[in-house]
Amino acid sequence: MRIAVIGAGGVGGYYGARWLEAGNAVTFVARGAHLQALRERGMRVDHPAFTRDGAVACTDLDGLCAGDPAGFDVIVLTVKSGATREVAERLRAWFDHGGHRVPVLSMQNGVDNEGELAEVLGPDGVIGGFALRVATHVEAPGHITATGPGQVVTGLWPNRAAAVAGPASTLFPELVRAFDAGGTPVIETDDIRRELWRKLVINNGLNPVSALTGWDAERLSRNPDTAALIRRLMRETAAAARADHVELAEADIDEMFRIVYDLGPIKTSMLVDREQGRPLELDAICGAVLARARQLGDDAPATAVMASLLRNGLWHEPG
Ligand SMILES: NC(=O)C1=CN([C@@H]2O[C@H](COP(=O)(O)OP(=O)(O)OC[C@H]3O[C@@H](n4cnc5c(N)ncnc54)[C@H](OP(=O)(O)O)[C@@H]3O)[C@@H](O)[C@H]2O)C=CC1
Ligand SMILES: CC(C)(CO)C(=O)C(=O)O
Repeated sequence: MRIAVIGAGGVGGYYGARWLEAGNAVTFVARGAHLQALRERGMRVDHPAFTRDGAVACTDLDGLCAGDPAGFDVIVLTVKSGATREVAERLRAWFDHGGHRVPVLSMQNGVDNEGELAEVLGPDGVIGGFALRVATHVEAPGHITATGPGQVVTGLWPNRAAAVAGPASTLFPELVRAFDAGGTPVIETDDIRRELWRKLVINNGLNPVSALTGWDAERLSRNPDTAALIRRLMRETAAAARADHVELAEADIDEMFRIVYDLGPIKTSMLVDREQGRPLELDAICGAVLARARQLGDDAPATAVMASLLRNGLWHEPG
């Protein structure tokens, strides 16, 4: 399969390297010092069960859009959620100019990326998805470290029953086969919108608390106070999901908490962003919950406090 990974950071770099190793043609789209390192030294990926170090095909977004979209079977989007719309607009212009539409798979956290992509690119061009049970980060330009089984959860947007037939639904079965054959465990779902909300239960529960405290998932899930806070944030997320007609029960909270408990001593992407001085995905994570709560006439007080502390930079600095 010919894959362009837009945003070859932690998630894009790790999964892209896996797909490359499995025999797919992968083009990594990056920028800045990371892109320069990829060009000069290639990409090194270190995972306990997988290592790859070598040259990769890479470019920036302008370089990608200067080529022919028909040269790709799928575009995998792994930029942070705040950049989704801007990238979608670039893709639409590229597809229009090239006279060819390429299906786009989102592998981001948050429940709004696929909807934004569908608005800009058309609902028949979008595949929903996210990375589960993986912690993967750019350690230094050109160098990615990852841990965890690294599953892909994916499905036609917004769910199999309501999906509009088109390029995405045509490609979907082949995409699942290619990922599976390439050693990336795939969980195929008929209701990706629901699964995205279940993932948001994890992210709104864990990520803000990790970014505020600097603690890893193991410490946070075993400390009774932070574990109780995470569960409370998870419940607020589950309540907010009703605005999108997604019903989540206490069993979902237990299952998502268990995933957090089993993550081990990993840093969340939000903690890494905070440590590296990058924007936090607050709109996509806490903001999505707060907006839905408002829509339902509810409040989500713990989420509101987390978002406010993080927006104001009130986190714990070690030392
Ligand atoms: N990291 C993890 O373990 C997990 C992350 N996720 C989710 O996956 C998504 C990706 O996260 P993650 O991999 O951590 O993010 P990263 O920040 O590591 O990677 C995103 C990359 O995209 C690059 N980028 C952004 N805009 C452009 C552009 N216009 N052109 C070229 N490159 C661009 C960024 O560059 P720059 O650094 O210059 O901004 C960065 O290298 C997020 O939604 C996250 O929540 C989900 C599960 C686990
Ligand atoms: C919680 C975690 C590690 C789960 O994969 C994640 O999604 C993130 O770091 O953003």
